[in-house]
Amino acid sequence: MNSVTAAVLPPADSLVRRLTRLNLRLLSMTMLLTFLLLATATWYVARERQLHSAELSARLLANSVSPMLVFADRAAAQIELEAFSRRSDLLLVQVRMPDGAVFAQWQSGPGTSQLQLAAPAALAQTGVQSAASWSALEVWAPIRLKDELVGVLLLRESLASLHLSLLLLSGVAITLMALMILVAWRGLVLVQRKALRPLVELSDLAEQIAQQRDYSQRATIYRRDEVGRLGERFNEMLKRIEIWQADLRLQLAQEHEAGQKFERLAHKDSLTGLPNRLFFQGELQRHLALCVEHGELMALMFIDLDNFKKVNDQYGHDVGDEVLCEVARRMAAVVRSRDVLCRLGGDEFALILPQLPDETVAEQLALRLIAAVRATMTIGGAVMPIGATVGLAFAPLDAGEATALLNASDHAMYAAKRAGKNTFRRPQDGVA
Ligand SMILES: Nc1nc2c(ncn2[C@@H]2O[C@H](COP(=O)(O)OP(=O)(O)OP(=O)(O)O)[C@@H](O)[C@H]2O)c(=O)[nH]1
Repeated sequence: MNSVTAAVLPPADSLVRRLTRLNLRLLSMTMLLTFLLLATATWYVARERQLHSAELSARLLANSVSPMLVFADRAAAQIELEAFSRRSDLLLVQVRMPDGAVFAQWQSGPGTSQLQLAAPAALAQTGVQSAASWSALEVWAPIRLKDELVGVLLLRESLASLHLSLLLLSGVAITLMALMILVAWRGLVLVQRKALRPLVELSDLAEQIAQQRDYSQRATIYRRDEVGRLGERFNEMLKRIEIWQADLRLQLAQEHEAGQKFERLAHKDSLTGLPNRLFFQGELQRHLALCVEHGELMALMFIDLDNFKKVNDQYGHDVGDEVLCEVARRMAAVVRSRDVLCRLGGDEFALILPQLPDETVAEQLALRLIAAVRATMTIGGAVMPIGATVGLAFAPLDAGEATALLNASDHAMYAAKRAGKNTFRRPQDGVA
């Protein structure tokens, strides 16, 4: 049993990469949202603090300039405003008389604010009033002397410094976020590769098995979690497939063996054990083809037993069978190892003699065969009156084709019968 434990390199579109991408996207969005919320809150709080500070300054300045307003000392008021203008982000500071006329003012540049320039109507009753926009804030403070309204102070401040600080802070935060995402990316790849390793291995193993068709492999189980259980089920499935495969192989082998056995039986004569007529026909075709191909001489003997019917009639069928077996043994002992001896049926036999150096070899073999069959055969105490008559035909001399060669040897055998049995004849002998 093999198991896959080797480190697996993730493919281009791997689960690890996809999960890392998704996690990073989620992390980036969360960080960005958090940053935006924090930046908005910080901006709002900082603006409120600046507004509060501006209100406080406006009150103090209103107190300082009230005597100057009462005594119409514009120069002193101007100096006071100049001194106050050192406050950063100040855009405009104005001292107005109750009728709205400007008594003294300091302005950092041309007025750009869209904020109101007319004093709020109920300023005398409400005290300090303020307003803020995206870029600036404005504070109105009543100037009193012993509870009598003698003027109004307007103070306008820019939010540029606040925005600049916020911009710097954002820059630092975004840089830090980018660094954190980079670190998180490396970390996520490592963690997810480790966490998904069993799943990735399982996928690789399935791929390997699909390619190699080797069901003996098994997945390594690391933990008993969902993936571990998946691996266990996968292993069980592999085990079952392996068993089915082994059963199938066994069945195929048995069927193959049975087929071969059947084929052997189909080609064998059950009584004598010699090849039968079916086998003979195939072999004759094959040897004739070889004979033509190599330009060799071959012969076919058609052998018919003499007086076999008499044996059957006189001693019974079983004795006849014994005679057939003994004849088969005797003839098999005489023929050459490359010759093919077959029983065609009844008391008929055929002998294929391939690769003959000359015709004499076959003729001598026919005589030896006849002599072997004719030799005294005693069965059950009785001498069998058995003999053999042979028809001998040559290829390509007498015929070059199977049926013609068989007919030629058959006719020659009948010629030998007519000539008195226990002998052989060739086709031309029959014609004569
Ligand atoms: N015992 C036995 N007899 C068989 C078998 N097959 C056929 N026979 C018999 O074999 C005999 C063959 O007859 P023939 O060849 O005409 O008789 P024969 O006496 O040999 O005649 P000749 O060839 O002229 O000598 C028949 O009696 C068949 O019944 C078999 O398998 N076993």
